[in-house]
Amino acid sequence: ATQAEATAQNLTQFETLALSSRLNLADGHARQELTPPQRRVIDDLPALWVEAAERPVDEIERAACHAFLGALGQHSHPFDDGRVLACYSSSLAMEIFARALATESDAIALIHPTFDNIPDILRGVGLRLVPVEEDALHDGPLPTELLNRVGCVFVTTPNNPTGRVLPEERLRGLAEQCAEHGVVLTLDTSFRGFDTDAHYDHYAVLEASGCRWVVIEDTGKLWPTLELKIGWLVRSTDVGLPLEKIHSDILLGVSPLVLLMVQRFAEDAAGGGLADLHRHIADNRALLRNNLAGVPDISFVDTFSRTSVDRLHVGARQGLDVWNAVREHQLYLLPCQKFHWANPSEGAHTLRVALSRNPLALSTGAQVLRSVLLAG
Ligand SMILES: N=C(N)NC[C@@H](O)CC(=O)C(=O)O
Repeated sequence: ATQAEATAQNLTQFETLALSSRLNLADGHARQELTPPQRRVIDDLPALWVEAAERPVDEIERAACHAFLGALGQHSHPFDDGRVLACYSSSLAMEIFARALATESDAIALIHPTFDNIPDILRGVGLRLVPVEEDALHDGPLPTELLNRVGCVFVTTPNNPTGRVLPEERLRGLAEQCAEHGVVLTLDTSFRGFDTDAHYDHYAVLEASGCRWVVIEDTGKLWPTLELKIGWLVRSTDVGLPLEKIHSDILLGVSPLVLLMVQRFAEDAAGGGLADLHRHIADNRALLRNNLAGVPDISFVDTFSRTSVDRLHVGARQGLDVWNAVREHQLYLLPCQKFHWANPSEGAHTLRVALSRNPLALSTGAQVLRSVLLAG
């Protein structure tokens, strides 16, 4: 192992290595060009600053939340019940949730594989993790004995890196099981903006089930806003966790300027911008796959994924060998071992490629990848 891969302790540290490279296809953050309507929002920032300073912050926060969730098909939300907390990022929302859960439970069932900052945050507050294979989650009810030994079931949907979406019927079944066992059901929906299969009313399903629930929404994956983003921490009436107290331990509030920017991006998304983004991601997915056509002993694992990442299986090759070889050309991908947080070797032959990029950067990267893969 080279020095870098030996020292990278998690996926985000692999992504940090890529941050200053011209061919960064590692992180799932949005790095494509602003569209013309988005550029107009950025041009309006000085005026948004004045508006943010003058208007009541609760009004700004509600409008941003309503616009963002509405753009994703989440037309009902409990903002007016005071059950939506705004955070600087979805990972902060997750940290607050984890600390709150740890006050009443010592074990959590977590989808496997998934992005490793989730298990790392949960372990960080002392929770014991029980992996639930993504297939098992989609196939049918969870084993009763599992639900009897955890305080929460945590599902990333659409999942990262697989792109798999928990369909409405499965969410309903899972929520009803959690209600039956008094188990909290928590969703990380950071990638839901990319897949219209995830644009059904999750909160209505959760509310109807009667389960205790928490949802972590993220504005940060969709648009190139230079890490200006909001993580929304949403909860059921009876979740019974000290979310507000811990949220207030950490922050008073988020920037109304960022909220206004999110609202404007969300309104553009609802007005056609999201459909344009979906086309951009689909075009980039096709660009990547076409650039690698004919390369022996590779495959794209998640045939139906619509999220802003694509997973490449490199056959008998070691993923880390490919990662090192392309890095010689300043190209960065994400080796998948650490998504498989309970069994890293499952990810030894896969790499994740980011698609929220300019087409030119993606095709340049894909051609470098092609030459490395063909070199054997
Ligand atoms: N708090 C962390 N570690 N943030 C990185 C995360 O946003 C990257 C990500 O989710 C992805 O690349 O898929």
